[in-house]
Amino acid sequence: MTKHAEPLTLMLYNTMTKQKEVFSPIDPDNVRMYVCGPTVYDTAHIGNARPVVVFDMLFRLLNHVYGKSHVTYVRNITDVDDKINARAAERGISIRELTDETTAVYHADMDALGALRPTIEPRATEHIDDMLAMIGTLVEKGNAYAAEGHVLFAVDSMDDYGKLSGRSIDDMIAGARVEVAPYKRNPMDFVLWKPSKEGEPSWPSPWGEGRPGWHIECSAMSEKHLGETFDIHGGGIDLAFPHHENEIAQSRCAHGNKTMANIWMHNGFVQVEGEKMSKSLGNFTTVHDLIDQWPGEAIRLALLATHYTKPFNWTADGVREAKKMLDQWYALTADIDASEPDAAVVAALADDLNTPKAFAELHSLRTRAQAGDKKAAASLKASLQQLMGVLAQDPVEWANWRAANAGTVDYAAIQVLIDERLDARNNKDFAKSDELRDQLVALGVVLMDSKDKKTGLFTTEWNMGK
Ligand SMILES: Nc1ncnc2c1ncn2[C@@H]1O[C@H](COP(=O)(O)OP(=O)(O)OP(=O)(O)O)[C@@H](O)[C@H]1O
Ligand SMILES: [Zn+2]
Repeated sequence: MTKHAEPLTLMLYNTMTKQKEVFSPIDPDNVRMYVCGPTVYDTAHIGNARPVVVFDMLFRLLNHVYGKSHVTYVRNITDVDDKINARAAERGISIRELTDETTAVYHADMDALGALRPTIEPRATEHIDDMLAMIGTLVEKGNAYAAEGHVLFAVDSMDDYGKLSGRSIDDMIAGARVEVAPYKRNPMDFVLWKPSKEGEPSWPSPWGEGRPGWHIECSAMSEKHLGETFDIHGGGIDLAFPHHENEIAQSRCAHGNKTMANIWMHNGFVQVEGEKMSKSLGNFTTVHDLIDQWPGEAIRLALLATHYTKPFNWTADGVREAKKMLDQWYALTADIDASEPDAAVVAALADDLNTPKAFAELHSLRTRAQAGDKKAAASLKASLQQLMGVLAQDPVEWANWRAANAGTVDYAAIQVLIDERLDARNNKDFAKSDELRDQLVALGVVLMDSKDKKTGLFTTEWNMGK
């Protein structure tokens, strides 16, 4: 048991009740969170990365408060979808090849942003039986009906359908682009199961060969891995309606209970010139391209600079600013051992993940560290690790990256490497000092070493060798 000593009140904004609430887990020994994962047909854009980074921060905070072994984070992979079928056909590869390749790139990209892998990452196609069982229960209970090879959820069978988005069924019909189909009893009824077209993946079912609808995936997989009622359900705000509304309808009706998840959390959009970044609009920047140009942690910081519920515009200036901040923080903490995250930083995060406030606290720690306060520097480093993850523990790697990518000579970055090497030499860690020397030489740095006669310590002068 590595639980946090002092109790920390965690406040989270709940889309369901439209207010901030005290987070009180059903079982503090197993805090359970489900976040809707990617549909794996194409590389993730920076908008898709926002929920990953935001809920990673929450995952880290929950780990900090309840202990690592007491938090279960499930994020699914949607590997059955029309867009997947179309893309695989277009590229002339199998669906499994496409989904495996996309998942591997997704993992690498999200790792580069410092996001921890979820505890469990279920694939939809590996849970077809669970979905069929749930659909069967819904049909039995009168919440779903079969029609022309489809199984549909009957929204009229549920008293409070629409509670999450706060809309009545009539409002929804008026506002939504619903697929009108002759076999639907109510235009808002949605698909749980449907026939597959020629060449598409299909599975046998009591209602004919076919495949599941999107919403039933998350209901089945969350039940399987987290139980009928769990603590937190998250995703982008575009998922609140209809996806999450429909997840709630399916799960609650199948389980005959009042609550699927206690807290529903949604991140705002990453936008480009006021519009949602999306694959269909073509206004996107992929994480894969960005990590060629910027260190992952600068991208992560740029994403976290705005409170997660707010929309924000993605700009190169934002990442540039983030990188500058990290430069300063890393330079100050390079030689310092991390202590405990600063209480004010943790308190800001515990207040509905108030990252702008947390960053303001980091700035004030920086000011104190610059004035020579070693305790502030140690706490700054630990706070950065809490926010940024493992990447932030490696200023050498950071300095290397900066030096290699600066285009012009980045003297501050080289100085960090020089200082690391001197430390290594003076501590007789010659393997490390030789490695750093090789890196510096590769960057075109000329080193002139000498020994201070008084102190017996190595010193170095250097230039770019012209
Ligand atoms: N512009 C955006 N800003 C923030 N979150 C987003 C944005 N676009 C998608 N998301 C979120 O990304 C996650 C992964 O979704 P998914 O892989 O299904 O992408 P998508 O919705 O198909 O993307 P797109 O809208 O570009 O097609 C979801 O939680 C979704 O809400
Ligand atoms: Zn989902």
